[in-house]
Formats: sequence, structure tokens, C-alpha cells
Amino acid sequence: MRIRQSSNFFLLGVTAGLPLTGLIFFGYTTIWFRSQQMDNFGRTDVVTLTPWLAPVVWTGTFDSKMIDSIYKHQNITVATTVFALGKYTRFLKDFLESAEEHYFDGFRVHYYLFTDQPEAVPEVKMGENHRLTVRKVPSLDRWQDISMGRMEILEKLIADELMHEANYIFCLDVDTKFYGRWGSETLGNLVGVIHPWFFDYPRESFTYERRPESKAFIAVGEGDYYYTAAAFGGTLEEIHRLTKTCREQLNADHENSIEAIWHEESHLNKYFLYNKPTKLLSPEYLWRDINISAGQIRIVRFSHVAKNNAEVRPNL
Ligand SMILES: CC(=O)N[C@H]1[C@@H](OP(=O)(O)OP(=O)(O)OC[C@H]2O[C@@H](n3ccc(=O)[nH]c3=O)[C@H](O)[C@@H]2O)O[C@H](CO)[C@H](O)[C@@H]1O
Ligand SMILES: [Mn+2]
Repeated sequence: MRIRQSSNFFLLGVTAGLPLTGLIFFGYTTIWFRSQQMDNFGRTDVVTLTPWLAPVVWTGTFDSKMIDSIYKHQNITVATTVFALGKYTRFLKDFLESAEEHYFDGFRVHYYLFTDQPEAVPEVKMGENHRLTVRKVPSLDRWQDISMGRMEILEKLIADELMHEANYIFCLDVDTKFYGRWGSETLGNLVGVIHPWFFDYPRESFTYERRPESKAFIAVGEGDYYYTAAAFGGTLEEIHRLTKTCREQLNADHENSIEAIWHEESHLNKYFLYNKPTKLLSPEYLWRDINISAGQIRIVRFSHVAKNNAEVRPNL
């Protein structure tokens, strides 16, 4: 009897114990493996978190598959605006073709293209769930007015149409090209892109507007980063507030006969001083083809193409 009992215990031990040990071993190794995977994310050669705890997106700091799966679940639409007036229509083909290769692949994207020459818009095959709407806008004589005028057009577009049509929006320069992935890792409530000239410069060297008469004025010693106006984005509510504020400040300056040194970019920097971006994109997300390479930039995802300003702009 005793022997039978103990052999039963032995059998129980083998049948239940072995799989249990296996399970524990499997559990531990999975956790170990996961933590090893997590350990692979993060960079020590660049700043990846601002003092107000907003992430700065660099390659090596995120898992694109994981972030994609989060946003796929939410079935989002990303509105994307671009302007091409006058001779800038020549940039459209490369911009659109490269975007179709690298920009929000697998997500719903709706491009809104503003131009004074709809007939000059090239035929570019759109990927699944990507579409393009062309809007005609009047020509303007000064490139500065074209560039600054974007704020008012975007403000109206968002208020009149996009608020309930899309979840996120990005506003991009057209004299640009995509070279690598720009995807769901860039999504956030209010997203600014660090300017490729100033990312490793001290704030005293930033070209903020320094005249107190302008609404874009930022005092020496203030400011966090120098942001480019060639790319910014966020939720529709946030970007509506941003474009409305910048448009109002631009108008106020105009009435006082002052134009900020870098136009709407100066006003955007002022806005971001008081309304901190919730996510920052590293200069991987706006490089310049003409820049020499920098060690921290391991991948160029989006870049300003070389252009001859005197040749493409309507004025100097
Ligand atoms: C790298 C960077 O920070 N770029 C900014 C910078 O110079 P950029 O030299 O990049 O300005 P830009 O000439 O590209 O003009 C801005 C944008 O306005 C549009 N456009 C302009 C002129 C024209 O004739 N037709 C036309 O369509 C076009 O979408 C272009 O991409 O300063 C500008 C205003 O000072 C904007 O803030 C740009 O975003
Ligand atoms: Mn540009």
C-alpha cells in the first residue's frame, strides 16, 4: 500500500512537475528575452527626453512594429498638407513618389495639395488607402507671403473640413524628399521637428526673432530648441490652435509693419515656447541634402532637397 502510494506520488510528480518546470523555465526565458529586447532600445549619444518629459524620436529608440500595431488598432487617418505655388510645382513628383514609398505605409493618408496650377500636378500612383486632393489657391508675388499664408489656409482647412475627417495632421514643405520610414512613431498631440542646422548648437545661437516689437520675440536665454516650420503636426485640435495663433500673430505683426526674421517659422518657435510639443522629432525627420553628415544622424528619413532660391522663388 505504502509503495503504491509513493509510486503514485512519484508519477504525479513526474507528470505534473516536469511540465511545470518547463513552464517556469519558458516563462523566465521569455521575460529574460523580452528584457534583452527592451534593452536594445535607447540611445546615450543624443538627448531622447526633453526636460518636460517629451520624447525625442531617434532611430534606435522605438519599436516600429509595436507602435504600428497600437495605431493600426485605432484605425487612424493622417491628413497631410503641402503647398506648391509658382515654380515649386517642380518638387511635387519627387515629394509624392518618395512619400508613397516611405510615408505612413499601411495607414490611411489623405494628402491636401494647395497650388496655383492644378494642371501642373504630376500623376503619381497612390498606394492603398492613400489619396490626394488638389485645391486651387491664388498666386502670390512674394515667397514670404506664400510661406506665411499657409497658416491661414491650414487653419481654415482644419476648421471647415478636417476636424472630424482625420485624427492627425502633418504640414510639410514641398522642396523635400523622403529617404526612409516616416511612420506612426511620429504621432502625438503636438509634434515639433528640430531644425537640422541647430540641433547641436547652444540656444544663444538660435535665430529666434529678437526684436521686442514683433509678436514672435523670444528673449536671449529663453527657448528650448529651434524648430523648423518645414514640418510640424499633431491632432486636429492642437494644430488648429497652433495655426490660428500663428495667423493672428502674423496679422498683428503685419499691422505693425514688422515681419519676423524667419517669417512663420519665428512665430512657430514662439508658439512652441509656451505650448511645449508633446513629442519632438530629431533632425532625421528633416535633414538637408546639402548638410554634411553628422555622427548622431544614423538615418536620413526626410530631407530638404538642394534648390537655387534665386531661380525658384518669385522674389528675393
Ligand atoms: C528648413 C526650414 O526651416 N525651412 C523653412 C525656411 O526656408 P525654406 O527655404 O525651406 O522655404 P521655402 O522656400 O521652402 O518656402 C516654404 C514653402 O512654401 C511653399 N512655397 C514657397 C515659395 C514659392 O514660390 N512657392 C511655394 O509653394 C513651398 O511649400 C515651400 O516648401 O523658411 C521658411 C520661411 O521663412 C519656412 O519657414 C520654411 O519651412
Ligand atoms: Mn523648404
